[in-house]
Amino acid sequence: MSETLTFAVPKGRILDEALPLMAAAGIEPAADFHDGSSRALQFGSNVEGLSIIRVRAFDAATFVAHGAADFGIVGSDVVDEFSYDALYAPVDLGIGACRLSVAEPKALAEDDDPRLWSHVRVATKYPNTTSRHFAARGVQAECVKLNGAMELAPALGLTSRIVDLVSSGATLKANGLVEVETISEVTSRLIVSRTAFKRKGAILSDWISRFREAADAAA
Ligand SMILES: Nc1ncnc2c1ncn2[C@@H]1O[C@H](COP(=O)(O)OP(=O)(O)OP(=O)(O)O)[C@@H](O)[C@H]1O
Ligand SMILES: O=P(O)(O)OC[C@H]1O[C@H](OP(=O)(O)OP(=O)(O)O)[C@H](O)[C@@H]1O
Repeated sequence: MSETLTFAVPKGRILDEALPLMAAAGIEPAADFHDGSSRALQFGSNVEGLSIIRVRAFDAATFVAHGAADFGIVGSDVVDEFSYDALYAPVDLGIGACRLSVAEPKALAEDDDPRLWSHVRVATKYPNTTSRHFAARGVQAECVKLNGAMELAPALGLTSRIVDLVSSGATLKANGLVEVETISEVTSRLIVSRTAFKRKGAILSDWISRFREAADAAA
């Protein structure tokens, strides 16, 4: 009997870029995956025994880290924030490119120098990555956790600064903010559960190779 596998994909903005790459690697979701009116969360695929779950980005990492899903796709922002020993990220898929940056109101940035900070208070979805980044140069970061719309925080007096993902910069601009420091460059990664790899190493190695080839071909 062939082994069963579960593949986790984030339902957000990576998905449009992930689907062609998955197809190039050999995984195509069953038709109901694309049915916007369906409330299903788990789907079949063209690969016998392989099912696909569509969940929030951070939850995809959680399912894989616990071995509830065998492998999947998430941004390196999510991998870094979790820093889970239980998953590894063997392939840079080259999709979902953006950066994690510190931003603040334009007026504040005119007279500000991040190199002089000893303490910083930010609103962010990424408290662990933010604290690690600032601690590396002796700056204490006080993080207020938000799950979205970080750009609102300075205007409403929640925090003076934010740490968030930026790609075009349009969201920052629309909210009167400017980037003052880049924390990391982000792309999406293939992630694999270490516990699943112990049990299903041969088949997962094969999928890792296929995704590596698909990413190289798309680069
Ligand atoms: N502006 C962007 N440009 C490119 N990639 C992005 C951008 N914003 C986010 N990403 C990538 O897409 C991933 C998912 O982001 P998305 O905004 O779709 O999910 P989300 O809405 O944050 O998730 P959730 O449903 O948990 O709130 C991020 O982890 C990141 O790797
Ligand atoms: O530089 P830009 O091209 O404007 O992209 C940046 C925006 O994209 C992401 O949010 P998203 O749209 O995914 O919504 P979210 O706030 O719900 O995460 C991110 O959190 C920024 O708000």
